[in-house]
Amino acid sequence: MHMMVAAPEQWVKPMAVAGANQYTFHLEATDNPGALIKDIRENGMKVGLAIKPGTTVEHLAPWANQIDMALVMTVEPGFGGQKFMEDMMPKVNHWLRTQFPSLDIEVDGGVGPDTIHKCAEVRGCSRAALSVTVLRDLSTPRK
Ligand SMILES: O=C(CO)[C@@H](O)[C@H](O)COP(=O)(O)O
Repeated sequence: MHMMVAAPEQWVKPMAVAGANQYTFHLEATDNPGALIKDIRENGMKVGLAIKPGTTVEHLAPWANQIDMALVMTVEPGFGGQKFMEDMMPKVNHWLRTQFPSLDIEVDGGVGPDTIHKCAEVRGCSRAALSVTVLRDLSTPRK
């Protein structure tokens, strides 16, 4: 589950009870990432940590050895259909991939037929795959 929410602490237990096996929260949404990571683990879920485009990857680094997945936002959180921010890719291949080669990395936002190759190209030489999430609001018809 990618929880793009304020106060992510309050949804850990409900998501675990609902059957989620991974809980991804936004670094910017909590004052205590360490406590939240611990709580997610204690509730039996893997941990994903997301950062917004304006958040440098150095802010994520202190937590990288405690999480299962890093999610680099390639649009501003808020709505679908935004332009893929290619300038976020160095966070993936020049930084996270080299510093934490076994970390699962996802990107979110603006990924589609015209941009997915840009994600694939930054796989680098590590043993971990770059995961690409293409999230769609199914209630909103798209052209
Ligand atoms: O929620 C967000 C951004 O706020 C993303 O998860 C979008 O939903 C991605 O949508 P597309 O860019 O793929 O249309």
